[in-house]
Amino acid sequence: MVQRTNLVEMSGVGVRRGGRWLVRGVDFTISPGEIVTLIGPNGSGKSTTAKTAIGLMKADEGTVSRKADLTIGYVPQKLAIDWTLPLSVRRLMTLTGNQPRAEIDQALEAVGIAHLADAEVQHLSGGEFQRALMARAMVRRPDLLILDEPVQGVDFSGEIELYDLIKQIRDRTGCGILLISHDLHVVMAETDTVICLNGHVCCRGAPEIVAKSPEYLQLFGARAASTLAVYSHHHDHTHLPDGRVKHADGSVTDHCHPDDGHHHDHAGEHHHHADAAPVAAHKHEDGHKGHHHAR
Ligand SMILES: Nc1ncnc2c1ncn2[C@@H]1O[C@H](COP(=O)(O)OP(=O)(O)OP(=O)(O)O)[C@@H](O)[C@H]1O
Repeated sequence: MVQRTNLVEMSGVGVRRGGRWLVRGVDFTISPGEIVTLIGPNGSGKSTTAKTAIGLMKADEGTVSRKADLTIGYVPQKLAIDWTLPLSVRRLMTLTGNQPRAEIDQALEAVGIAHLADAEVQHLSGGEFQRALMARAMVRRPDLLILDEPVQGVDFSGEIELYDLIKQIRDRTGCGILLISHDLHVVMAETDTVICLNGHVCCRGAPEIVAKSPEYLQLFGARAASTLAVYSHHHDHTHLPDGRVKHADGSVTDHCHPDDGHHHDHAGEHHHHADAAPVAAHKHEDGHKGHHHAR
């Protein structure tokens, strides 16, 4: 196999703030086209690790190297926006740089919300808002896309749609993706490498390896054994954000076909790929997580 240049390499990285180590001994790499998911309890250093990887935070020990001219698209967990002022999606896209209109339209199209270009950000659903943030990151044509808790404020079916979109972005652009998961127990199936943090790297590997690792089980207790699920699904049609349905042959209709196979718009169900390692069934306890735009 051809060795590809890593986008980011972290070796023995430690970050110390306010007299304590937030993370220590973090080693990992992200290569083009790779999907890396960081999981770990609250405060375990996921955001710190991601920010250090892209240079938003400085490491106090160890080394971080990035490919020369690395372009990064960052979808933060929170966005400092004055929610009392009206702000259109198109305007949101230009807050951090003046992109040509055609590029903005193209990016919105790519994430399935072209029809919302002039909508007010305040009125978007959680899933639409995440898509707008993704489009905003994608206009930079990043080599590396960082998504900090991309499915927060999104209900279950929206989560699957977003994971699908993330996979499409990876497949289409070949960018590397660093995903921070809010959910300890679920990672998207296309994840190549899961890194489980708890102030240090507790365990790592392909999702099905991590699910079985003694360190993961120890960190998350016996319950974890039955709950690390890998999102995956066979589907022959996709529900577009505007309510229409796109079929495997590329056609778009207003509704599902009666003989359509698998839907993935049923809240509360996980679907497993026949050929993916079926780690365990996992039921979401909070099918709808509500809408938490950062305010
Ligand atoms: N600049 C800073 N100075 C001091 N402490 C910080 C700083 N940034 C983060 N921390 C602390 O470091 C720890 C790790 O934070 P971090 O945001 O990386 O965790 P996380 O795993 O992303 O958490 P969550 O799941 O809650 O988002 C937390 O205890 C946080 O309060």
